[in-house]
Amino acid sequence: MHKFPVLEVFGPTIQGEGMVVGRKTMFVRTAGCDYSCAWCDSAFTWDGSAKEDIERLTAEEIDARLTEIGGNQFDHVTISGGNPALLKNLEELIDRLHERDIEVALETQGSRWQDWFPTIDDLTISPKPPSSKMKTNWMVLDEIINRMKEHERLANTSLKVVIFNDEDLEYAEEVHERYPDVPFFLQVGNDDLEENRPQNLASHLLDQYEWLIDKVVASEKLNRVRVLPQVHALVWGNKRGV
Ligand SMILES: C[S@@+](CC[C@H](N)C(=O)[O-])C[C@H]1O[C@@H](n2cnc3c(N)ncnc32)[C@H](O)[C@@H]1O
Ligand SMILES: Nc1nc2[nH]cc(C(=O)O)c2c(=O)[nH]1
Ligand code: SF4
Ligand SMILES: [Mg+2]
Repeated sequence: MHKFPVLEVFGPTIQGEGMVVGRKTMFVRTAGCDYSCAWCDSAFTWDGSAKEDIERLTAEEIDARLTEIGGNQFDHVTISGGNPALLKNLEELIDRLHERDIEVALETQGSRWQDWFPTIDDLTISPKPPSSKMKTNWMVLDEIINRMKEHERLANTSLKVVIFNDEDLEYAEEVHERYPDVPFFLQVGNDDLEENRPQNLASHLLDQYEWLIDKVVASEKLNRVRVLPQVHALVWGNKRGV
């Protein structure tokens, strides 16, 4: 049995973002990322600040932890990070959850392919716009989308681009034009990761949401799309483990 670097197991809560927003789910957050986005809201997974909290757990141990925390109150698990697509043997966890009739979602940025991607029930690929300071490897992203299409898994796949400014919006248009068959989501960027009063953050993020809606409404290239805030940020602010 392989061991996986795990930073958090929490829930049940709701999926606050994207293609299955509102879905009751548990979260498993893995450590380590091949990116270092300027505005990462989970930088503790890769910046060394939480390295003492990383546990190395087998699929069996993660499954046991999920049941310990979530009891019988869940049938859906979201794996996020960091970048869980760095983990080659993650099918050990995915298969085990599927055997228990638990659906599995996964969040990744589209920088790495893994052969277990087609087994994921809700695969969110979130390529990074210019404000992140990261550069998209279009060859890798093309390959991921093509392979999901070959496996007839596009209905289980979505693209989600976080938007902070007009340049990011142009990037989103480019992504949507390149992969028109893939369900497409635009997400409000949270640019205030220090705010610890949920009410203040919610009010700011709703203003940002209105700005983003106005921009998307005015665009001729963004028609078959959905625009969403991070619902968990509206409800709980920058709190961890929700
Ligand atoms: C923390 S990442 C982990 C998964 C993977 N590394 C990725 O980026 O897709 C989960 C999601 O949160 C989004 N995200 C990160 N920081 C954010 C922020 N400040 N505001 C809005 N969304 C953010 C990412 O774009 C991604 O869609
Ligand atoms: N409720 C909730 N929804 C989420 N959707 C994506 C998350 C993530 O950090 O990957 C996340 C998270 O951390 N909490
Ligand atoms: S890819 Fe995801 S986890 Fe990695 S730095 Fe960017 S937002 Fe954070
Ligand atoms: Mg998050």
